[in-house]
Amino acid sequence: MTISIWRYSHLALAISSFIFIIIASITGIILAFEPISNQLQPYSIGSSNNITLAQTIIVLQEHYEEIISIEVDNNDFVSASVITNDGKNETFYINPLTGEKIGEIIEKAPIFKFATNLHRSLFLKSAGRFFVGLISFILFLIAITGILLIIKRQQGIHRFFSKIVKENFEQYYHIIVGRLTLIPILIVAFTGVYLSLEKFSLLPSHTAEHQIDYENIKTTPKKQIKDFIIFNQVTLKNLRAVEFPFSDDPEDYFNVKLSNKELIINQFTGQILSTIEYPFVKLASHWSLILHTGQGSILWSIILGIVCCSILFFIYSGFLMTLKRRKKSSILKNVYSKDKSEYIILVGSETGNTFDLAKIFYNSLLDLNKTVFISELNKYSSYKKAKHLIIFAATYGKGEPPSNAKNFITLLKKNIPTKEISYAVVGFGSLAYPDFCKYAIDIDKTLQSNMLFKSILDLHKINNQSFEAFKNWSLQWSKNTGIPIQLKEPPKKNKSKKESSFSVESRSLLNTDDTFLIRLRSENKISFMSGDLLSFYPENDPIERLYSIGKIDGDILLSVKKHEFGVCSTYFSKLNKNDIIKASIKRNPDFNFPVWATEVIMIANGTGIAPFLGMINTNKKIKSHLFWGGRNEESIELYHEIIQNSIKKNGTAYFYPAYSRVQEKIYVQHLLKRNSSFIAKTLDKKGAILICGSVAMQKEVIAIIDQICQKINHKPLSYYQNKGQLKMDCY
Ligand SMILES: Cc1cc2nc3c(=O)[nH]c(=O)nc-3n(C[C@H](O)[C@H](O)[C@H](O)COP(=O)(O)O)c2cc1C
Repeated sequence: MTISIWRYSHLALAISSFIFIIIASITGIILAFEPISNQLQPYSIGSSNNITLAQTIIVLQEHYEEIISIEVDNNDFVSASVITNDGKNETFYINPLTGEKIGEIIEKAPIFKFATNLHRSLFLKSAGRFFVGLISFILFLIAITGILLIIKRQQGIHRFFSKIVKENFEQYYHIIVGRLTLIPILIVAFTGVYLSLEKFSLLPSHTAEHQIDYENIKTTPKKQIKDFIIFNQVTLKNLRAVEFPFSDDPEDYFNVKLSNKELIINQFTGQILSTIEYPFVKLASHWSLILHTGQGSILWSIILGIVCCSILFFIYSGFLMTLKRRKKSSILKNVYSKDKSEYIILVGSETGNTFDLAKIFYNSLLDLNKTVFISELNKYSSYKKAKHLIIFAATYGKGEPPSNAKNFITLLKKNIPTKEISYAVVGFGSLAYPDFCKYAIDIDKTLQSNMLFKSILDLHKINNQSFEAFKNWSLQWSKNTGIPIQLKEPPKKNKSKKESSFSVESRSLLNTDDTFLIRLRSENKISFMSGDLLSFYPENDPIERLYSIGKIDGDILLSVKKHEFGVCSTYFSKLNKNDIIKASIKRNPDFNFPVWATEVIMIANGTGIAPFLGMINTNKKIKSHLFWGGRNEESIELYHEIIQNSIKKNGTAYFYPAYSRVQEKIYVQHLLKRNSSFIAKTLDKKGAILICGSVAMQKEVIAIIDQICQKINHKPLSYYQNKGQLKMDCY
């Protein structure tokens, strides 16, 4: 069963009912205030709910001529209907301890009357009530399909509450809020259905009637109310209502309704004449009403109000996600037909981002007057003139294909080409998942197994839709095919945050590796942590540059490598003290210091050291081991002072350098191998590993750590990654 079946069901259910769900949610928010405003009235019996029924009747009899009935409502307010000493019939709230009147019965406010009618029946009486019941059922199904989607997405029920990979605001909070409000939503939807079923008498009936032997009702020994055993046993906590006998006839009796049963009591002797225990259906009706309306509990009413607000948010974020997805996948308008094209681009994408890059590549080929056809992987068929097949494939679920690609490998095996086709596969994925670009790997293997498909470029994996990485791939493709492709930059993304001013505190000279340190101070008060990112756009350049931040004494420390044609690194390398730059901070909570860890291992190469410099400088409690790879001893000079100061100041940091351009070449992964048992032990006792630096280093390091984990701990690295013990920020 793929994720898409549940997604389509979830979406179809939401589309079919969203207008009514919006009405129910808005009226639900209004109605959540009713029990709250009621509870704020001073009529609740609160802690005096242990008073017995006998006590209350006695005090009432002292004050009034006659008592007709007593009722305890869902708000725990006690009301009595009485004949007063001047012969008037009145109903009001009483103090059950003294019998005194404490207030008039609360009239439902017009706004609550209006909202109740709309919420219950849309002002359409029975038909409306039926419809509202149906909508509750649909809401229930939406919640269930939502749960299944989260389980699928999180790769198992055991990871239901694990960290969510953030793709964008609406997706992230749709899931976060969904997980938090899941249980109350299920309760609201289920009780809504239950109340509707009850209204339409669709639940098993409970028409048990009292069987009273009227012939043998005794009138002696006559007892006072204060001596009725049952009235001394029943407390107001369990009481719902008491109806008093109309007359002195022996056939008239007390009818006592408790929370779980109904009793008929002889008015002279206090004997129980008949008992009916309520069946489950009736108890469930009572609890459905309480849980659906929040009567009697301010806390539950607040939760219900929040649930209604969250449902409105789901509708907003859900539709936003769908619209974005549709917009991205509806771009496939071809100029040439499939059989006239030499270049075939096939895309596998779930949420549509891969289409953006595929479209840029497609347009670049069109600009070169190439005949090019673009489609989805599931639409693979025969292509008469095809010379090049270019596949862009994202990975979903546990290394699975996206929904528009799941038939591709089967189709590929059926539709064997008649002549040779050159191919290149680009995998889109995220290093946050253990099976990085797994589906693209599967496609590549399948193509390799067919002699007619000729690879012109190794499989290329792209993390988090990096445009830089995509550009690199296109350059290699150009080189191998001789087609001078020029990718157009994607439109500049809206800057998510307002830029702030930062003044340059210091900038070091370039070291032998063309690397330098720059220290920036915010002109305004901004909060950030080591591991967050500084976002910077050079002038007249639409591409955002991100630098990993080390926080040192409240300043931002960046380690930058100057590239010959690097616009941004060249600009930074020329900045002087007190120069001002405009940039913004991007929070990166997935890469901040893991304060929960027992011990932390940090692994970096080159400029990837920057966030770790900040972390070892600030952390005073948790032992931290920094493994760093550079070229030679001169490479470390830039960082030497900060590292030594941190070691001296905090006593928690340890530093392990590896130099790759000295006689005995050592890479950071070799250091890790030498410390195998320490690494295995750290992971096993809930330590964390943080990696920052180049993707090439990351690949080697992960392979070594995985081997260590398998060999010593007999578990794959993904086991610890799933528990959030592995954090990476590589580029
Ligand atoms: C539920 C879910 C599961 C994912 N599973 C993987 C995975 O197993 N391996 C991987 O490399 N990327 C995985 N990703 C990341 C996506 O492949 C990545 O975000 C990709 O850029 C999305 O492209 P698209 O927007 O075109 O679908 C997953 C993303 C989501 C939301």
